Amino acid sequence: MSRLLPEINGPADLKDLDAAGLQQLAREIREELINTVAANGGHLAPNLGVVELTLALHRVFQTPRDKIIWDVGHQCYVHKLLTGRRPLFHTLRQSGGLSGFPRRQESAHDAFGTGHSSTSISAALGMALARDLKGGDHAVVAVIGDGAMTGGMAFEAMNHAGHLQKNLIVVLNDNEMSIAPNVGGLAEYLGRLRTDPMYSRGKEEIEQLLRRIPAIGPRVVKVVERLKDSLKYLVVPGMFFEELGFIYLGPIDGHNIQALINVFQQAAATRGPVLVHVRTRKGYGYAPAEANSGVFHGVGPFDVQTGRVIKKDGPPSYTEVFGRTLVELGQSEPEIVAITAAMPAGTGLDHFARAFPERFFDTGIAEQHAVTLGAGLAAEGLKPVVAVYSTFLQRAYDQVLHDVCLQQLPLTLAVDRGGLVGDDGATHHGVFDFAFLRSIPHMVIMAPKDENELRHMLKTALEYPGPAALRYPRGAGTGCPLTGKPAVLPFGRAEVLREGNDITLLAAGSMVSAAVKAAAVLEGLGISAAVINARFVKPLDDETITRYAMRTRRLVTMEEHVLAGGFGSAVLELLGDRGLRNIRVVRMGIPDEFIEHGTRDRLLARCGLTADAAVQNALLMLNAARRTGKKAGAGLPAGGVAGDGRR
Ligand SMILES: Cc1ncc(C[n+]2csc(CCOP(=O)(O)OP(=O)(O)O)c2C)c(N)n1
Ligand SMILES: CC(=O)[C@@H](O)[C@H](O)COP(=O)(O)O
Ligand SMILES: [Mg+2]
Repeated sequence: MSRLLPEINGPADLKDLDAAGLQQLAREIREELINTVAANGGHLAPNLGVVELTLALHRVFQTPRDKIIWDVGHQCYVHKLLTGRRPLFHTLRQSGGLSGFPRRQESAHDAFGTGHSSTSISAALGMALARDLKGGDHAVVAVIGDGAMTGGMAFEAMNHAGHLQKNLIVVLNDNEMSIAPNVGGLAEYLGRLRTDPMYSRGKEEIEQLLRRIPAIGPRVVKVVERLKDSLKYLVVPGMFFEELGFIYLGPIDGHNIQALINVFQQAAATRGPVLVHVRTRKGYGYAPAEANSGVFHGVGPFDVQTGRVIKKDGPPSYTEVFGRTLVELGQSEPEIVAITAAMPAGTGLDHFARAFPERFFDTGIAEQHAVTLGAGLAAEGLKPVVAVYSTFLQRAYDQVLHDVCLQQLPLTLAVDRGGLVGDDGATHHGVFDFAFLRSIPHMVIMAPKDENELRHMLKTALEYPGPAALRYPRGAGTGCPLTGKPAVLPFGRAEVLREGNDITLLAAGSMVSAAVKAAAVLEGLGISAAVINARFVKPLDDETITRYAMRTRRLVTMEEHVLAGGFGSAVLELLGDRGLRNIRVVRMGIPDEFIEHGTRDRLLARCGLTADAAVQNALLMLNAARRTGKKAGAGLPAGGVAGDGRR
């Protein structure tokens, strides 16, 4: 049988496929997903679960005229395959290739860019309002997972949409999983809708059931008819959604294409907001992903035959060291409690959850709630650690400011994935946290040079009687030995790693190792470079920084963070405040633009965040000094070398 997928150049090509054709296409799509993600890594299990759902959506709705908005967007691969991007699918998440998320710049079929959770219903409602204001009549469909539905924004949008009664379709893709098993009252309610006949049977069906009960049945029906409203509370499936103002359709088998087509046609013909409840299996159609949908949620390259993930040997990640250290500290400190917003494994808190289940809290995808929950725990004398990816902490800015810092509560923020994360790209890089945290009074910010220092910073944060953040990167640590018991570091003090007289390389966190390498290269060129590990981004070590600034007169600041408002900016402010405006400073950091996806090393190189770039910047500064007759290091090579560092 000839292959169908290569013939699908856009959703219109689905129209002529019969049931068997659609089934065949679903099989081919699964093959393509598995082979591509096995090579490139990516979000496999979520996509395998929505193959039939996506086919049915594109069969019923006509994108780009109709709008489909994917929540989080990690499950948009099938949509990409059906909307003209199959020829480029092998470039998925590769530098310069297709993004792993919907992007308006990538295709007219991507109605809204996503990456962070729980935005789809708000965006869809906005589009529905715009449609009505402009006199349009197209459909607007938000596709949201049961995990994303736990996010506050989703509830806010449902509340508003139910009130406005605009034509809007929300497809709830319920696979009983967030990345980990989904948590909370809503998850339990959806579970009841799936399994409890009183919830999942229609009103008429229940009436028929009651009538069949001899003698009392018909009487009960009569009573029930009189108590119509109460009946509604007893038997209307999806009552929660109905009460919010939505018409509830479901639950539907999300792997039955025809059932899905039927329900989407029904939804399209219904006026007002509709919620279609679809049951799917995460990882459907690939046994290893079905068996372990957590691992295959977002997975690196793997072997298709065995499903074995291809792991590079290497040192433990920062995340792993953080998770294990928290358990170590938790043994002797019963006040320590840990909070995650739906990322127990991603943040390394799964270790703590296993060791101290009663002191571990998963809030669902609710970063705002997670931080304020921690504030409440801190207010009552406990030591909460909120472990969160830097990019998702952006969600909880006011909670950090208003609920934690304003009250000077002792809460530790373990800010994971600080810096460039790699393949997930612009939506996920954690490069704004120094800037948004350091402007908040009372906030302490630390960034470890390696995973060993991370352990001591965790202890330091937990002993500090106020809010403290430690920020560390994604991926493997440096492989350094983990020395001694976690101990409190001298507060607000930097670490001088290398003495020098010609120039000072002043680095934060992940950039310290590049600074050390650069200094060694400079030494070979006869240049004496001091290297300082800042340790604290706030408060800065005023004394050490000003001393080295005055000694060498030239500073290079290095950070894996945007230049605007970051560590280098803080150093400039400090020098200005101390009247040291004549110190020459080059700031190395991320330029004022969103950085695309690609490997972390490649992106770092593209942003000029390498030892080589630091060497080049140092040489440029020193050569410029020589040209202008100012004192410079002895024996400098003639001429400058162009660098990427931004001034
Ligand atoms: C604000 C925010 N917090 C956390 C995440 C990380 N995250 C991505 S997908 C996901 C689980 C989503 O579950 P669900 O919506 O049910 O989709 P599924 O993968 O099960 O299809 C989480 C927690 C995120 N993308 N955005
Ligand atoms: C879609 C999403 O937000 C997460 O799945 C994210 O991709 C996880 O990133 P890590 O791989 O860094 O845990
Ligand atoms: Mg889910």
